[in-house]
Amino acid sequence: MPAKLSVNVNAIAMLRNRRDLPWPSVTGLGRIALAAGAHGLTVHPRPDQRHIRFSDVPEIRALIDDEFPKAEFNIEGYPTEDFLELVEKHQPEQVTLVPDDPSQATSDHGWDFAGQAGLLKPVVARLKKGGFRVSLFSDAEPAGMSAARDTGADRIELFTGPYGACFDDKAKAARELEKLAKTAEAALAAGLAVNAGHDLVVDNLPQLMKHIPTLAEVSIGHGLTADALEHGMAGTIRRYLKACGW
Ligand SMILES: CC(=O)[C@@H](O)[C@H](O)COP(=O)(O)O
Ligand SMILES: NCC(=O)COP(=O)(O)O
Repeated sequence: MPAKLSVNVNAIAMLRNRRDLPWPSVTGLGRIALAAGAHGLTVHPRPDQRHIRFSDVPEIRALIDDEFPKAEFNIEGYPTEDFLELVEKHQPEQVTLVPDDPSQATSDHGWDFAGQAGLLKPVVARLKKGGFRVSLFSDAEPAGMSAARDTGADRIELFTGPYGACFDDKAKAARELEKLAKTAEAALAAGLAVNAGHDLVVDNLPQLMKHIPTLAEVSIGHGLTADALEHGMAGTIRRYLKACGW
């Protein structure tokens, strides 16, 4: 089965937040995405709420529960107490932990699984006890996968930013794909399923799928939202599903 497509609505929220007005509607566009066949929605709340606001989270939960009960809600973020309480309150199907500093413009690296085991292990245990699937944001480093597994997580999410940045350099993109594929292989061998995300677009998805046919899920926001300005959200979802192999 091809990788499932989870639509990250952060960029839609950012556009909305330019004014004190309720459009573009995060849940409205989420509804169009799910109706067009996307498998889930992702949000990445940050402490300053510059993209998704904490108040968006219950609305997205209700959209999925009421209208798309087979879809999944994925909440990504740094595991502060506020973040953990947010996920415990709104019960996403998946929690993706990302080592972001609050001042970061966007996510730009994965966890140091061995070095940050002391932070990750109790958090993962708490989330697993709460019944959540837990995924950990990961650089393309195969050697880190046994330490990733030892945290107790279910999945890793491969950070594909460096691959996405190679849109004009095929040789460099091939080297990044090789590293991502080796990391996915090591993760699977360690018993972890593999997601991927960051700067994925229609043009770079087919090669990613070819190199990592075992990917469980991709979460895509920035490029997909840009595409939706041109093609409309429903048309964009059809383009992205096709690029994933559906
Ligand atoms: C972990 C990851 O790669 C995404 O969640 C990304 O951080 C999107 O967040 P922003 O839309 O806030 O950049
Ligand atoms: N986990 C990655 C994600 O949700 C979206 O990242 P991007 O497509 O906005 O770069």
